[in-house]
Amino acid sequence: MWTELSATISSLAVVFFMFEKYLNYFPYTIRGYAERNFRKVVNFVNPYVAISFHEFTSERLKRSDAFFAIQNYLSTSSTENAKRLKADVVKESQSVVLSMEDYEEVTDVFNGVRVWWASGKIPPQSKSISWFPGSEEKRYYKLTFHKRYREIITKSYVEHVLKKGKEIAVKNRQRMLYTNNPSKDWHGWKPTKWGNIVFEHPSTFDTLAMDTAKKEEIKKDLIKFSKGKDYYAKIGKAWKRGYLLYGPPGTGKSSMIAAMANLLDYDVYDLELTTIKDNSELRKLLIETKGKSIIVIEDIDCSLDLTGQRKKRKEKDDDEADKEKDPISKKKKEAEEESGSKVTLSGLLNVIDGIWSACGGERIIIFTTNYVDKLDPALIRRGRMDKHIVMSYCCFEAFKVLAKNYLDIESHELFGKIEELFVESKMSPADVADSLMPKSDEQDEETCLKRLVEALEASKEEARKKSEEEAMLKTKDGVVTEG
Ligand SMILES: Nc1ncnc2c1ncn2[C@@H]1O[C@H](COP(=O)(O)OP(=O)(O)OP(=O)(O)O)[C@@H](O)[C@H]1O
Ligand SMILES: [Mg+2]
Repeated sequence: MWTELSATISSLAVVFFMFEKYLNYFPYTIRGYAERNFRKVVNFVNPYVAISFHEFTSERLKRSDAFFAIQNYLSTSSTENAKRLKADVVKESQSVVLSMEDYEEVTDVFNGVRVWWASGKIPPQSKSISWFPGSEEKRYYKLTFHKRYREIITKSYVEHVLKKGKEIAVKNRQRMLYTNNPSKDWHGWKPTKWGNIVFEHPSTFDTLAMDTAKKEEIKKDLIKFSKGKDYYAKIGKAWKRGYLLYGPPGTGKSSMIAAMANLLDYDVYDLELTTIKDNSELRKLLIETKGKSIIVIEDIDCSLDLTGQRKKRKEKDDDEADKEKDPISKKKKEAEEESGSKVTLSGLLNVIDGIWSACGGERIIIFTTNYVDKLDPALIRRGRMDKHIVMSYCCFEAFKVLAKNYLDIESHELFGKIEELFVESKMSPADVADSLMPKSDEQDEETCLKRLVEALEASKEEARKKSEEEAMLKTKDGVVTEG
């Protein structure tokens, strides 16, 4: 059968090639007629049907899910069949995934029906010479089968391939940490909007030091969200949830994001707004994100001037001097001037809960800030940022988690004193963790706990001095006012 088939295909290919080659020599008037009839004859003689699955959909906005599902599906059958394979290492370098090289062909059998898969790519349309070959290449897979099996292939086989492909993708899935490339680098050789590395942050909810009840509440909230596909569909809401994490530096906001990603097994997209040119580029970035992901904008107050009052503020020249003194305004202004970004508050809001935000499956959006009061209320209203989580200074309960993690102890005679000291001192979990961490093999738990006691006492002393100064200032003000 094979010999017969290849002989037929080769003769057809020769005829087809000759026809295409000499088509231009036909008189213009009969060229279209000749071509149409030739194709009719070819279709009549050729009993095979071909379906192409392209990497990009027609608008080239989004990579096709079907293409990737097929790629995964073929990774299993091609290892047995294909002669040229591409290798990729996944799962912390533990396993290798093989896929078909370009222009390779493999066969597959489904319910006794044989089909052929071929991989190919369409070269760039433009004829101009480019320094970046390959940047416009469009890859595709072509499925060929006998027309007798059209029904079974189009109805059952394609569905089977997509389902299996998705299952394989889940099995091989390695979580990624993405960050957006500056929009000015989106053109050129292999343009990608997101750069990525494997996400390997070790923070979990067990290692996170905070109030236990609050921790449990957040965990339940996240799990409920991740299982809420049907519920969100029922209430007619896009399957997404916004979290606002705020609190002083070193209180565990970034660690919390990593813990969330580890709990839900989601990818993380770290969005840097200052390098995005405008709102439409921001939207393009969002479209390229996948489901099961956390989109993070850290230090939102510093990212851009997102207070929604850009114009009004620019007119207020008399405020300029004050702003120069304010470190946040200064930082914001610098970021804006440096980047020339034109992303606006309304653009960002549109991305968070506009019509586009529902594209691509479940998503968590997280903003972090040290200064929650500086944010525009529109940005953080309920519904956009559904849950506000305050990350505060370390308390005794949080300390116990850190002591267990860092020193492997659950009680010690110094715990009583430490508990008392926590009432009056303000130390971030990052500082407490630093005191608790042994700096050499000689340092035992006692040394570390004593170091913490000293730090707590120093912080308590500092707090006392500060409140005294404030009290003095108040009295002075009172005297001045009265005078
Ligand atoms: N609540 C916490 N539980 C456990 N470790 C913590 C906690 N908070 C801070 N740490 C430790 O301190 C370090 C800094 O914390 P993290 O980066 O999460 O703080 P942050 O709130 O994001 O600070 P910033 O506002 O400066 O970004 C972390 O590497 C972590 O080890
Ligand atoms: Mg942080």
